[in-house]
Amino acid sequence: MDSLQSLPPLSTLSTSVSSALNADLGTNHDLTQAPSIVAEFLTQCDDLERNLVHLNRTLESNLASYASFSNRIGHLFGIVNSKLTDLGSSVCLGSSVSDGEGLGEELPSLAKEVARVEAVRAYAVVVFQYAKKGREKVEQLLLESTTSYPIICDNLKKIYPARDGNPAKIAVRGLSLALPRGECFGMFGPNGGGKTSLINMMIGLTKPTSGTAYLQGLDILTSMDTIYTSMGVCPQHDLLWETLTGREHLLFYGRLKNLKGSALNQAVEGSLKSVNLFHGGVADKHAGKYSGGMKWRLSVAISLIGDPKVVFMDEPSTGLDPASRNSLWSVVKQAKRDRAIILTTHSMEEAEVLCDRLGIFVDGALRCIGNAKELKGRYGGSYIFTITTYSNNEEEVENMVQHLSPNANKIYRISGTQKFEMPKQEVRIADVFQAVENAKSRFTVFAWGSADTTLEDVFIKVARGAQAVNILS
Ligand SMILES: Nc1ncnc2c1ncn2[C@@H]1O[C@H](COP(=O)(O)OP(=O)(O)OP(=O)(O)O)[C@@H](O)[C@H]1O
Repeated sequence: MDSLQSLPPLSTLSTSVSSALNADLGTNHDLTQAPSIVAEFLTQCDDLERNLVHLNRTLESNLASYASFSNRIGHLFGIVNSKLTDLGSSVCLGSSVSDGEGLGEELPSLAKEVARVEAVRAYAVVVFQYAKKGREKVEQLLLESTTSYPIICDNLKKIYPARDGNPAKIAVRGLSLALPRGECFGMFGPNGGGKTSLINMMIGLTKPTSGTAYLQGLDILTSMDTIYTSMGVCPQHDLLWETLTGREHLLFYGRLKNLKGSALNQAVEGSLKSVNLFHGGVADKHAGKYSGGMKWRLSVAISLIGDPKVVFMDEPSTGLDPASRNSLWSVVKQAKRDRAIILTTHSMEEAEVLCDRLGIFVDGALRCIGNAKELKGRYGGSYIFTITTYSNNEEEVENMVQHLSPNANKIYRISGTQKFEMPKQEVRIADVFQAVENAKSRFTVFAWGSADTTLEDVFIKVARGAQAVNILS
């Protein structure tokens, strides 16, 4: 405990961290006075979730802001037995940490305070380091003017000004991201997270408030006209003319991409074939007569005509039946080979099938990024236990879960159905079976099941963590 007591106070630590990191970054920020600056750096990282960090959410109000950062990063650090220890995911630790218990029963309040200080320090170091790494990556790519990264976002930000008594809205909080050729990047997140605002800036529908993006090395602020010739867009709501045929649509958009003569006809024919709208005279029927699936396939074909190197697809399979969706997916899978695609979706399945990397976009920032396996690994390491009983047995279920796995985390409870996450290191699946069998003699269990973490669980955790942050900060 002595070693803990000897740590300097938060203000000293934060100041020294600020100075060291400022020297490193060539900036002049005071971490203690302006946590929003740290947030600024934070939003520039594209792989934050790989990292540590920290923190006891309880304490003074200024720390609420730090807590929000810790949530974005995903790991909580505390002092346990005099050592800075990774306590796991901050979302997973949840309320037990917010009242201090997560730091260990034997720790007196001083130790909690020290843990907080250490955590802030550890957090700050990581935030700055990774922000620096993210910035450096983008800056290096910009210097190289490489085309192997067809999409580079350089601190892209969108703020909608205050209007009609509503406050200004930060829709995109300064995003730096680089996507290589051949990658389909999936963005998913709750409604209002900022996905459409991001895409609208990149396709030239709205101007960024600050920052910019480079598509095929061209700046969206100055070269949008040229960019349009190598960009494809599949919008959320299909923009087809009912009285034009599929072929006519493609001829029209092909011409917009500067295709002419036989090159145009070849591209249109190839495009119709690729989305299975060529045979049986379908290509020459009015789009108004197409089914929903055919309309989406035509929209995708339009977005791909003229061989664009950068393609944006906004929820491409929304509303499609499973068969149409599968055929749409195979088109997109083929298409991604030679280009970079950003795809927004609400479907975890779609994200998992199509996307090489996924980012969860919440409240204007990417809260985590990685492939589906990495995300599940990072937020996983748990069994997801679901059980349905009468509502008045919910408390008994909670007690059972608590007994099985003291650090279990409740994902949700909806009228008798409860879903929990149990860390694998503290529970064996056989014990779960046994506990449920025993419980059946005490109350009615309608259904139960246990599974590994899914992408949907990751999404709920990340989005819920972000909500908690918004309440705190
Ligand atoms: N023109 C606008 N003026 C003011 N606020 C806006 C405008 N467009 C979007 N917003 C706000 O910006 C935030 C981000 O919205 P956006 O549509 O980009 O999110 P999204 O993730 O695409 O949502 P969805 O999944 O529902 O399409 C929301 O809070 C939204 O209300």
